[in-house]
Amino acid sequence: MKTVFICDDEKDILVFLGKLLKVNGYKFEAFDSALSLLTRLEASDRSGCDAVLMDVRMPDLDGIQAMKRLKRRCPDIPVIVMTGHGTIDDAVHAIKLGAYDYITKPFPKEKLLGVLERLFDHARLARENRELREELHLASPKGPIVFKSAAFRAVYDLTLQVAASDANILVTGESGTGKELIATAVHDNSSRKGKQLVSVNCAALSDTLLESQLFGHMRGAFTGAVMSQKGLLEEADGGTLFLDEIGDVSQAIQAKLLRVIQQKEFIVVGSTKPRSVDVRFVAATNRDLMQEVKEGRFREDLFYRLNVIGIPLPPLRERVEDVEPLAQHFLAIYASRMKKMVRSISDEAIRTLMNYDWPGNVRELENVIERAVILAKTDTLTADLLPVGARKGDGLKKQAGQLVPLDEIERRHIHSVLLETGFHKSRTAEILGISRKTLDRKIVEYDLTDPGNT
Ligand SMILES: Nc1ncnc2c1ncn2[C@@H]1O[C@H](COP(=O)(O)OP(=O)(O)OP(=O)(O)O)[C@@H](O)[C@H]1O
Repeated sequence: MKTVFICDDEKDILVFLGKLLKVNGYKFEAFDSALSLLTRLEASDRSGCDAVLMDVRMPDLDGIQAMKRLKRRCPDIPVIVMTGHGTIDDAVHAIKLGAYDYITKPFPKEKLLGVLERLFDHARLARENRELREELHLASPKGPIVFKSAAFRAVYDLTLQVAASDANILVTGESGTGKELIATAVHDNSSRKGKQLVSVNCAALSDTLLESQLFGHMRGAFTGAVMSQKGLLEEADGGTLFLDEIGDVSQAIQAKLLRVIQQKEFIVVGSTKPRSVDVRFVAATNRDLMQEVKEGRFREDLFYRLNVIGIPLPPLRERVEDVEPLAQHFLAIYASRMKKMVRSISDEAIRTLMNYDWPGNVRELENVIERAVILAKTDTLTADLLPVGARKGDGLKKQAGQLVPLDEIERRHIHSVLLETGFHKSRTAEILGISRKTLDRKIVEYDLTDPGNT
């Protein structure tokens, strides 16, 4: 049975919601202030709470501030905020800070029950998918590749052409441009498609963990290795191994990868006997790998072995024609996933989307559309549903017209999203459509400090 924590300073509402939840098979705990809710949640992880239903306007600490604290402490607990009539800004702000949805008071009870049902369905599906993916080490299932621009048409044609060969491929491009999608297309259109496409994000793992994930380890190879484990290379035997963020791999692992590519064999950690393997490598990076080679951080021999064919992906701002079809594509996906009847995007919203620079590329566009679908109350996505980031597009373009350097635009944008999220880094990275590691690098590079920590 799911437990919902309700937080509202009006006692009548707490009583009403409590009864409604109980009758409909939920457990609940009631809190008449945000502080008492936070104290309860901060006392122990999650505290048995599956979702929070929170009022925005409360005297001691308002729901938005409370959300910020709650998301820092328990980012996984979904929050539905209850706003008063005509306070759409509160709702948008809350969604941007990570609220799952909002509901405007007064609301019919079916409405609230519907939102809760969707939330728990959504959470269950997401968890099941994640567990399944983790278990199988498989790349995420990818949908169709959507584009209209000539620039991306050239990329797509090249992808199909090289997929048929068995050459190793290096996909380059900014974060969120679709490198993983292209890697999947290479595998799906190759003679290896009957075997597995195994994906590994090299930046997400420490050196030792990456090594044991890639090559596997024998029982007793290191402290904690209680059982032998097959590596991803063996999982991908006969298929394709996608090495995402290859630019982040250490020199030691670079040497080991080179050996696999050259000799088609590798040594399991803790073993001495080489094993042979037949794998096609597709690597991806958002770094300038040639530059990394020049500066001595990436082995030149490995670079040429991986980059037999290079597929460079253009950033979204250089293929504006793709924005509308991509937005329509994500609208269809999220409307169906959330069971909402949102079918179209207004002309003004399309103009706003096309005017924006998309530093987080297609992933950022996807996030923006997902949020707009959550917020939509009619069958059309309108410009006011687009988060501030997207509306800032006009401003950013004008500044660019006045010859503001691109990195300054990026710095300002990252800073504004950091401020919006209260310097919540995971959330910021998600909104910007970049990895947490990339965000950390940019924070140092642009010297963006958290005013709350100074
Ligand atoms: N042309 C496209 N058509 C449809 N969906 C796309 C397209 N390009 C990107 N996407 C979607 O955008 C999201 C980001 O794409 P992807 O993960 O492939 O980017 P990436 O370049 O590998 O990012 P990163 O460098 O951060 O790992 C994914 O959900 C992907 O399915």
